[in-house]
Amino acid sequence: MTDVTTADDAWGEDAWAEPKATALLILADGTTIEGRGIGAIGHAVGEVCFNTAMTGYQEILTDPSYAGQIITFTFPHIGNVGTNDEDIETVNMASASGVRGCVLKTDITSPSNYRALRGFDLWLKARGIIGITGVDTRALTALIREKGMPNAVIAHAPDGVFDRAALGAEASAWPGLVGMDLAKDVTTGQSFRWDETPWVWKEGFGRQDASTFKVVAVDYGIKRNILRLLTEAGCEVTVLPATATGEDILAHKPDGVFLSNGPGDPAATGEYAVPAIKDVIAADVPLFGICLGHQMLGIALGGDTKKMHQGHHGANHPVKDMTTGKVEITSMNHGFAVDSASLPASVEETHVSLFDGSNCGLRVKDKPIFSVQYHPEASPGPQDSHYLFTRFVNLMRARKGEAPLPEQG
Ligand SMILES: NC(=O)CC[C@H](N)C(=O)O
Repeated sequence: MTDVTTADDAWGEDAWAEPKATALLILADGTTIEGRGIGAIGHAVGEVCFNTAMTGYQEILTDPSYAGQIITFTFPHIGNVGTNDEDIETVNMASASGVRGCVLKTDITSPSNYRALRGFDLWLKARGIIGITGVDTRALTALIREKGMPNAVIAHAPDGVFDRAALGAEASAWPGLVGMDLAKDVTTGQSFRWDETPWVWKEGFGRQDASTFKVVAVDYGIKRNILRLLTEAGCEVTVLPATATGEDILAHKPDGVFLSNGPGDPAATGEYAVPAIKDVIAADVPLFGICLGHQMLGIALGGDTKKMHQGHHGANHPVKDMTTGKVEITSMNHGFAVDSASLPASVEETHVSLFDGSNCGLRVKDKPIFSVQYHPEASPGPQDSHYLFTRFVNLMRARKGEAPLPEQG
């Protein structure tokens, strides 16, 4: 006789069985990765990219630009500071979160942060985001670097019962992001005014009390912090839906127009956005674009965009300012890029990625028009990139004969 407790006594009859996978990531080529499910229950399809940021998972997972994508975080400890109600980038609360799912290395620990209101798992559930933990995210990232961003299904079933063949078929049948317009799914349903200013330690967000320039921001999937920085820079911001025509935009008699970031293929979204952007260019109104807005501005100016191999997603991307020779460390989230060779002679390439030489910024010679591929509102050294908002304001000041403000950074 032995006094060792049997498996049945302690844990039930399955005690010695292999732990059952409660989540799967099935790539379009059939590769199946098993793990533990967190967040929403069900399955979703999208393109898998990797994000190298070490902080800001809440902002990343609420960035509407991630619609149609599943994010693999290369940083292993995601969820450990919980979630709050402030670090949210989605403006349109009616649309589902852009991102389709997240892939993590380690299990979520209990939230450890004074700002945390709820745990990451519950937050993911509430936003309908499916997650899988216990994945060798280094291996998955290496695979993406080698083969490009795969389409995949992410699935979570607490009982571990999956129809693997059906999920695999869905992953391989998904057409992919090329040709996909997703801005219409995440954009605001109606126009609205924005007057919130950036978050300040111990005070929270503020309200704008005075503004100098009327700006129309076209929402292709805009982020709150972009709007806050426009407000802080003195813009009276009116947000319009992605489908706004040139006439809709110009009816506001704006001093400047901002073209936002957003999900999907710029060429597909550009089918309706580019004619509007061309109207704004023709009206000679100062223009500033970020990311998807930058890409569609590139198309409106006569250039082309192309799909990238692995894209740029993270908070540590070196970008060279070709005018000053300075390198900025930037936040990035894009899988398409402007093809610099396609830009006409009237357009100058102002910024270039030091990772792969891809285009990261442009300006039109002798016109108040510029845009960047990266996210200055989310870049790690804020002062390094916020000067772009001052640059936009300076274009509008020049129109009124006012001297330019000093650009920081
Ligand atoms: N953040 C963005 O605006 C992304 C733009 C575009 N959807 C891309 O993937 O390149």
